[in-house]
Amino acid sequence: MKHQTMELKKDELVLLDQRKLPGKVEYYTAEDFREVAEAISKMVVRGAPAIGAVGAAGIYLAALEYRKMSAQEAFQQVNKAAEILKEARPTAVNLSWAVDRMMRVLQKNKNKNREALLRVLENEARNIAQEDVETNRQIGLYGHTVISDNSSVLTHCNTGALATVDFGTALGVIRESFRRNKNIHVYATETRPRLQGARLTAFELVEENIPATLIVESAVAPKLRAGEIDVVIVGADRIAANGDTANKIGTYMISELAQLHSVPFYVAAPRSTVDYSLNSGQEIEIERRSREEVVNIGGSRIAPEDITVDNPAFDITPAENITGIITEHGIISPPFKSGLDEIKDD
Ligand SMILES: CSC[C@@H](O)[C@@H](O)C(=O)COP(=O)(O)O
Repeated sequence: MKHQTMELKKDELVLLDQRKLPGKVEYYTAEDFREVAEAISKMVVRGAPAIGAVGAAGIYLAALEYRKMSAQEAFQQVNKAAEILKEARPTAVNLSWAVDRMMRVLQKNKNKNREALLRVLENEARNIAQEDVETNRQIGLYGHTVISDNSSVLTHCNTGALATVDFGTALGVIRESFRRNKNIHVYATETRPRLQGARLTAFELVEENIPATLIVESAVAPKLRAGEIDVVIVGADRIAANGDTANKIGTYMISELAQLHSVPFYVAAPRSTVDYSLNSGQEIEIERRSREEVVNIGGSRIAPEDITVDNPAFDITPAENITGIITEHGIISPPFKSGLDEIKDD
């Protein structure tokens, strides 16, 4: 990507403001963890792996802010910051995974002098970001094998460089296939209500000259019926131990349609998206976002003031609708419980 999702500077975090894309390339500077939490909840930055890496940087900024306090006081304050960051968006498990990883490092190094501890935390935040890029490249290396030459692939929401630190998960698989000179055509759904497909995936595809067509979600069914889509690849915000997958609202509908038309349906996600503590997707908390996202498009009101709105940001695709889960450790086939257990990091 020409534009970097995030850059951790010495005492601030610079984020590409994804709310403004594709019209404007502007940056948002978070000077403390509160501004990081706000950037996550307002979706300046979004996408499960990206908000994980950003949340980790938020812990470093909190430790920096409280460095003059006594060790015990500082630890309590950073702990509170961790809770605030984790609550910024509840469904994507990568956020709490990364924040908890930072807190474990903090706990383990709490006896170091303050400057040394800050360096350790800064390094850990940078490692989480760097690992994300390497993980995505690995997902691409395994994943491109599910996209044949001369084929068309459907993807939903944005799972690209913008949803991660770089490269992307599902869109990374597509990117890798294109870079291998496969003749592919991408169908990207617009992704109501936040239009991540129209604004962000289309932006990334155009930037890389990957042949693509933007469609509304309702066009998926006739395209599948007409045999115009060979494979579906989406990302994930949280995968339960049995393979049930939370992803952007609309994913479940697409998975049902793919099954109906015998089109393979893949999920591409890093291991950090697997929540081994949950037995099934029923236990995944679905974030509900504001009514404003639904009644307005591009700042213009399109629905009456008084209409009741329900705006779930994600839905659950049951494991039985999923052909395979593409991870940095390989492609897992059903039954997912045992396959996911095999890649568990103890
Ligand atoms: C690699 S990103 C995977 C998911 O986070 C992605 O598919 C998605 O649902 C993003 O939702 P968003 O609400 O834009 O954060």
